[in-house]
Amino acid sequence: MTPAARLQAAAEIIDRIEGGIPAEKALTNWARNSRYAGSKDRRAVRDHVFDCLRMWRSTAALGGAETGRGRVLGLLRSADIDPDTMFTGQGHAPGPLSDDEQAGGRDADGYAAWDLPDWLGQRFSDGLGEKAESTAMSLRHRAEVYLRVNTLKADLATAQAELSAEGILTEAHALSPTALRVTEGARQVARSQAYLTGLVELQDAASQSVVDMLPLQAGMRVLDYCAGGGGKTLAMAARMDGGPVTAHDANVGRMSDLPARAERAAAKVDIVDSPTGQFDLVLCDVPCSGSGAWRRSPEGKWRFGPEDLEALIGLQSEIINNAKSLVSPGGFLAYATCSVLPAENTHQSARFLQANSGWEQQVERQFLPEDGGDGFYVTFFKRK
Ligand SMILES: C[S@@+](CC[C@H](N)C(=O)[O-])C[C@H]1O[C@@H](n2cnc3c(N)ncnc32)[C@H](O)[C@@H]1O
Repeated sequence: MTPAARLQAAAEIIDRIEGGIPAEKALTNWARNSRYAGSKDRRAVRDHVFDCLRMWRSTAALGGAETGRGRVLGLLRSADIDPDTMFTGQGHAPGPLSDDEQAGGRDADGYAAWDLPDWLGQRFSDGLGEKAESTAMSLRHRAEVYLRVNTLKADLATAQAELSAEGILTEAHALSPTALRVTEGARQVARSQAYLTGLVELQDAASQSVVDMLPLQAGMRVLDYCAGGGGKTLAMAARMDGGPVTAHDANVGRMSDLPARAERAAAKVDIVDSPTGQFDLVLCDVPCSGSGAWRRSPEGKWRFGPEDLEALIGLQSEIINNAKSLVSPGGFLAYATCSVLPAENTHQSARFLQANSGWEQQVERQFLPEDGGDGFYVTFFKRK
């Protein structure tokens, strides 16, 4: 496919997403019906679609229309690429620009320039103050790829050397002593020996830093109450000489890959349906808006509504209240989100402390995307 044909494909897929089809499904359907598209074409089309999702409002403003065609036109203009070089109408390229399209298009203003829906722009402004604009603006760009060096199997230098021998270049990152930022060869990671033999895991740098901040030691009884795919379970086990860490999730299916991942990482993980007894540390990495990770999942910005936020806030409170009874006296209850919204973060902590006098807050940190990793929040409380 030519670069222009890829843009036309992206425009058609965006129209389907606009019509309500989830982005991943729209991309899969297109790939299935476009056997002529090779892997490079599929990647390029996907990148165009995700770039437009990250900059949904500003590309529409620059392109002069809330359509796939308008948004890819806006995308070109935002990158200072002359649209006439792509909108040629030749082969499978988009048709030439009309006079209106040539003359149309403007810079976005207000929260459209932040590429947020108005209600979220207001939440960012109210909750993040002077950091609101820079946080919103950093969510308009692609995320970096980070690896966590599995210290059960390798140190940083060894992992870097093994990766480099496979064409994957990395550099250490300030957010965590185990974090490597991939500077070249990111697409090869999942097929590399370093990954397949458990030397490294794919994990955001701020997510690693969240685990670094927890008061973990080998021999502690630790429960990951919302383990999901187990990214933090494995990172916690690595900090505890291999574990064991107990893993639980209300949706057991989310943990289906965890036994194989744990084996690869040389970590001990006990998966339980319903945790009982007492633990020295319980981590609640709760379901959230995902607003800190909207660079990776930009569709969330546009599909997420105020009623979803209210429902999540209720669920987060319920989870932390259920989990607290599993913490032994003197133990720790940790709470984390990948959100930048105070309603899911500091407000939840304050509410917990107000309702539970037997707990003392020890640490609290909000990571923002401009720190390099995803936006994350972490706090923990010690049971008096
Ligand atoms: C943010 S994800 C966890 C990500 C995971 N900790 C990681 O680092 O890969 C939140 C998880 O909470 C789970 N969850 C939702 N409701 C829950 C509940 N009431 N109790 C426990 N887990 C729940 C979801 O199934 C989801 O897997």
